[in-house]
Amino acid sequence: MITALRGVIGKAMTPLARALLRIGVSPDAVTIIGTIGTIAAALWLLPTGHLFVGALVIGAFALSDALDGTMARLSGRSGPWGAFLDSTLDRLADGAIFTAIGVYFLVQQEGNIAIVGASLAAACVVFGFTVSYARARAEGLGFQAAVGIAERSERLVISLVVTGFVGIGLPVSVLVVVLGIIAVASLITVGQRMAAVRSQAKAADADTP
Ligand SMILES: CCCCCCCC/C=C\CCCCCCCC(=O)OC[C@H](COP(=O)(O)OP(=O)(O)OC[C@H]1O[C@@H](n2ccc(N)nc2=O)[C@H](O)[C@@H]1O)OC(=O)CCCCCCC/C=C\CCCCCCCC
Ligand SMILES: O=P([O-])([O-])O[C@@H]1[C@@H](O)[C@H](O)[C@@H](O)[C@H](O)[C@@H]1O
Ligand SMILES: [Mg+2]
Ligand SMILES: [Mg+2]
Repeated sequence: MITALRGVIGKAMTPLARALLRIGVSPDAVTIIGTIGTIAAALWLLPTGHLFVGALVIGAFALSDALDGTMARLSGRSGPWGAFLDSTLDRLADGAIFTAIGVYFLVQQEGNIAIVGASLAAACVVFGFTVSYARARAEGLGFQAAVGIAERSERLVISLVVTGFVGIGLPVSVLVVVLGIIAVASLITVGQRMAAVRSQAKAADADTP
């Protein structure tokens, strides 16, 4: 759904990507700085309760994940190292964002909402990582698994937009519900990826003489 915006976002990033390449910035530098910025903003701004500013700053840094690939493609430098670096650092950024949301609940909220919010944020970390792992493992085995209702863009955009709105007055219970939905949607995505790989593996078995 949101992942389908990949082409549009890539096009929107093109002028900035060209400008950065022109002044000698490499795609890897953007990947690394974007990840450090995402992690620092998440761990500093969300636990301290700056949800609106935090969502904006994290969102801006997280969008560097679309910029690095655009730069790599424009400069003809796309390759396995870049793909590995990009996906590996994405996991650190994802972990920091949902951990920071969990810490926000523990530090800034009280009672049941603190416990439930932090637990659901932890579930988003674990199930989101499993979504990404399923794709990486599938691709390592020669299958495709880039499917599902809760790919990374969906998980990040929905959680950051709702976090930002809570920062300007939306009840925090809405964020709890949305974290629950992201956790369940991530689990469903794991199932969708397992089904995709199963059918490819069966088809490959059937083709083997
Ligand atoms: C002050 C400014 C504020 C800005 C706020 C932002 C507002 C944003 C508004 C709208 C949101 C837009 C939605 C974004 C949708 C993203 C869809 C998309 O493009 O997804 C794909 C990207 C990129 O993924 P990936 O890394 O897989 O692809 P790449 O293109 O990088 O290609 C990978 C290949 O490239 C090669 N390579 C890569 C790196 C490298 N070093 N070398 C290489 O060779 C290699 O071959 C690789 O295989 O995904 C994303 O961008 C991740 C999602 C980002 C989520 C952004 C979240 C922003 C949304 C909201 C912010 C919160 C707002 C708060 C609102 C408050 C309300 C009151
Ligand atoms: O697998 P997922 O978490 O939905 O989404 C992601 C992929 O769409 C992306 O190409 C890659 O750079 C990420 O690291 C991550 O794997
Ligand atoms: Mg990227
Ligand atoms: Mg990425």
